[in-house]
Amino acid sequence: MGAEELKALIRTVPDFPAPGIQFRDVTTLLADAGGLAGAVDGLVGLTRDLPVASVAGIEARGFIFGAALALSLGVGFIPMRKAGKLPVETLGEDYKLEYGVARLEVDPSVVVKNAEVLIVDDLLATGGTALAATHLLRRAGARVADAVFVVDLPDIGGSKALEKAGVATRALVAYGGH
Ligand SMILES: O=P(O)(O)OC[C@H]1O[C@H](OP(=O)(O)OP(=O)(O)O)[C@H](O)[C@@H]1O
Ligand SMILES: Nc1ncnc2[nH]cnc12
Repeated sequence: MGAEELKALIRTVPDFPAPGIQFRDVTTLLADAGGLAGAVDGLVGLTRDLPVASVAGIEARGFIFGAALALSLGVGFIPMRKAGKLPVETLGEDYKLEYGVARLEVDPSVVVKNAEVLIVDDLLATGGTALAATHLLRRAGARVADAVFVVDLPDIGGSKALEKAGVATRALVAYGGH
């Protein structure tokens, strides 16, 4: 499925969750059988030649695409959770995103040392979320060199910030502007 077809299935909601934010909402893409399959196939196409030992998906929307991608690539899935959800000792990092602050946590015992972990999320804006995931996975001993997204908002700068941190990004669709 091409970028324009995917974009036609992604809803844009102005001023959510804060004034000035153009919220790119994948709810409508997920609810469409062809759109869901097309997005997952697209993510597989972007990543099938990468060395991937595990996929790490970011709560909550990254869980949907990340778990589907992990199944297609034949690897396990590491949940990067929002604060306070994991019942064990975690590694955690606070971060800023386009419209707020949050905290991600990971169970380091499920991260294989020196193995390549691919980060997956629905959307890349400032990169704050994906950078926090990168730091946590590296602190747990993984190698992180690649991240993949359904949507990139390149003018907000996340892809550049990740590149500086040694993480190459790929995405199925991009929206210009803020
Ligand atoms: O590049 P950034 O500026 O960090 O923004 C991207 C993040 O923002 C959204 O998540 P959100 O925290 O809204 O959580 P959700 O998936 O639970 O809705 C999105 O799913 C990414 O995880
Ligand atoms: N503009 C946006 N739309 C949807 N999710 C986002 N996460 C961060 N910025 C976003």
